[in-house]
Amino acid sequence: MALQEDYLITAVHLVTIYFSLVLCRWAYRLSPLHPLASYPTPSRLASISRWYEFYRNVIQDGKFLFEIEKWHEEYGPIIRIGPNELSINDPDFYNTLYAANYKFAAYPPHYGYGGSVDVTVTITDPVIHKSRRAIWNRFFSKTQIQNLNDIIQDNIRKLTEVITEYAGIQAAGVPMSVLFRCLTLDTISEYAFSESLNTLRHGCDSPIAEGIRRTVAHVWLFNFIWPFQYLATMLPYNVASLVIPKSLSGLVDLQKVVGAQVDDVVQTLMSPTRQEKMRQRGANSNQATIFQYLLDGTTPRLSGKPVSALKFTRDTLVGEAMMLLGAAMETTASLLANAIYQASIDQLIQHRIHNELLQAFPNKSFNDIDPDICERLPYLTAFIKENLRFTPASPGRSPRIVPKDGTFCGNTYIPPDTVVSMSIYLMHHNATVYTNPKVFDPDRWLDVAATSPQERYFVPFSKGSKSCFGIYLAYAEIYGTLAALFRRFKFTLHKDNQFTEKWVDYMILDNQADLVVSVEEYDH
Ligand code: HEM
Repeated sequence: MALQEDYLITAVHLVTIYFSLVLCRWAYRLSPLHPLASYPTPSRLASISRWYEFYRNVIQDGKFLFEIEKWHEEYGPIIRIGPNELSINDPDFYNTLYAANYKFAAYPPHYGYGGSVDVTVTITDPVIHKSRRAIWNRFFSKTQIQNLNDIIQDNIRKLTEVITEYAGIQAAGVPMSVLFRCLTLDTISEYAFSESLNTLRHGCDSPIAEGIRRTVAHVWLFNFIWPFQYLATMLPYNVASLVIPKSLSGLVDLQKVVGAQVDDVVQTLMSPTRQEKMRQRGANSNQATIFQYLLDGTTPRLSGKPVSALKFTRDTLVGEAMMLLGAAMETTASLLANAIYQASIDQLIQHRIHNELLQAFPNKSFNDIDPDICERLPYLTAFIKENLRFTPASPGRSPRIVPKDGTFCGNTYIPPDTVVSMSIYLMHHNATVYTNPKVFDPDRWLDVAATSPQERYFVPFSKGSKSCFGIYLAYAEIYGTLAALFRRFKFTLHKDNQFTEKWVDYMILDNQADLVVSVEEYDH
C-alpha cells in the first residue's frame, strides 16, 4: 500500500514538474526576452504553442492559411505566427528564401509527413536531398517529358472517350474531378512503372486513388501527431490496421496497395524475359521508365535489404512511389477541375477559349491537336496562368530556417534559427502585385511584360532546391487536356454539382467536393 502511495506521489511530482516547465516555456515565449518578441504578434495563443496551428488546421480543417492572410492585412508583411515562426508577405523576399543553394534549410517538422522512410519530399538534409533530386530531375526534364508525349496524349484521348460516353447518357453528370484523378494517375503510373494502372478504362475504381484522397484529408493530423506516421509506415499492415483508427487508415491502406504495386513491378521488371528485352533495346536509361532505372541491373531481394541499383530498400521504393503518385495525381487534377469550373460558370471565357482552339485546329480530330501550338495560344495560356494564380495547387506555407548569420527582409533583421515561411497563395493574392486579386480574370495575363511584377512574382511551382520537379509534366497535361476538352466539349455545371470556388489547405489545395458537369459535344 505504502509502495503504491509512493508511486502515486512520484507520478504527481513528475506531472507537476512537467506542467511547470511547459508554463515556464510559454511565459518565455511571451516575454520580451524572446528573440521574436519585437515582431507584430496577432495571436498570443499562436505564439505560445504550435497547438494553435493544430487547432486551425486539424480541428478546423485547413483554415490556418486564411487566418494568416487576415493577420497580414492588419499587422503588415512580417508577423509572428508561431513560437519560433514568422510569416512573410513581401514578394521581394521570395527569391531569397527559396533559393537554389539550400541556404535556408527546409524546416523538418513541416516536411516530416510521409513517415519515417527517407522519401525525397521529406528529406531536409541538403546533401542527401540533392543526390535524390538528381534522379528526379533527370526523369522530369523538359526533353524527357516531350518524349512522354505519346503516353500523355493517349491518356487524354481515353479521357475524351469516357466523357463522350457520359455525354451520351441523358442527364448524366460527368464526374470531372474523379476523371482527372484517373487521367493523372494513369499517366504517372505508366511512366513510373512501365504499365498504366489504366483506371480510366476500369471505371475509375482505384484503391490507390482512394488511398491518396484519404491520406490527403488527414495530412495535418499526420504532420502533428508524428507517432501515427510511424505506426502507419513502420508496422506490418495487419498490426497497423488494428492500431490506427479506421477513419485515419488512408496512409496504412495506401502503403499496402502501393507496396503490392511496387512488388509486382519489381518482379516483372526483373524477370529474365524482360531483362533480355531491355538488353536488346540497349537498356538506355533515356528510354527507360522510372522504376526500370531504379532497378536496372540488380537482383531483387525483397527482405528490407537494398533492392535497387541505387541501394534503395523496398521501404524507400514504396515511399518514393507513394510520393510520386500522390504529388502527380492530386495537384494537376485539382488544377484541371478548378479550370473547368471557372469556364463553366463564365461562358464568355469558355467561348473565347473554344474559338481560339477552333481557329488553331479547324479539324476536330484529336490527332490534330499539337502541344507546341497549344502552348503558343495567348488566351488559353492566360486562362491556365490565371488558374495557377487563383487556385495554386500547393498553396500553403513552406517553412525554412534562417541560417546562422541571420538575414534581412528589406530593412528588417531576422535572427538565426527563426522559422520563416511564405505561401504561394499569399504571393498570388497580393493586391500590390495583382489588381483585384480575388477576381478570376485571364485578361490580366494578356500583353503583360515578362519583367512585370505579376510575372516575376508568379510562382505556382515555387522556386529553389525543393521546388516542383513535375512542372513540365504538369504543363504538358494541363495544356493537352484543356485544349482537347474545350475544342470538343461545352461544359456547364450539373444540377448535382457541389464543387465551389472555396477550398481548404491540406498542404495541397482541396475543394472538399467533387466537380460534376453537364457536357455537350460540338458537331465539328
Ligand atoms: C499543377 C500542378 C502542380 C503544382 C502547382 C505543383 C506545385 C508544387 C510546389 C509549389 C512544390 C513545392 C512545395 C514546397 O516547397 O513545400 C512542389 C513540390 C513537389 N512536386 Fe509539384 N506541383 C504540381 C504537379 C506535380 C507533378 C505532376 C508531380 C510529379 C512528378 C509533382 C511532384 C512534386 C514533388 C515530388 C515535390 C517535392 C519536391 C522536393 O521536395 O524536392 N508535382 N510542387
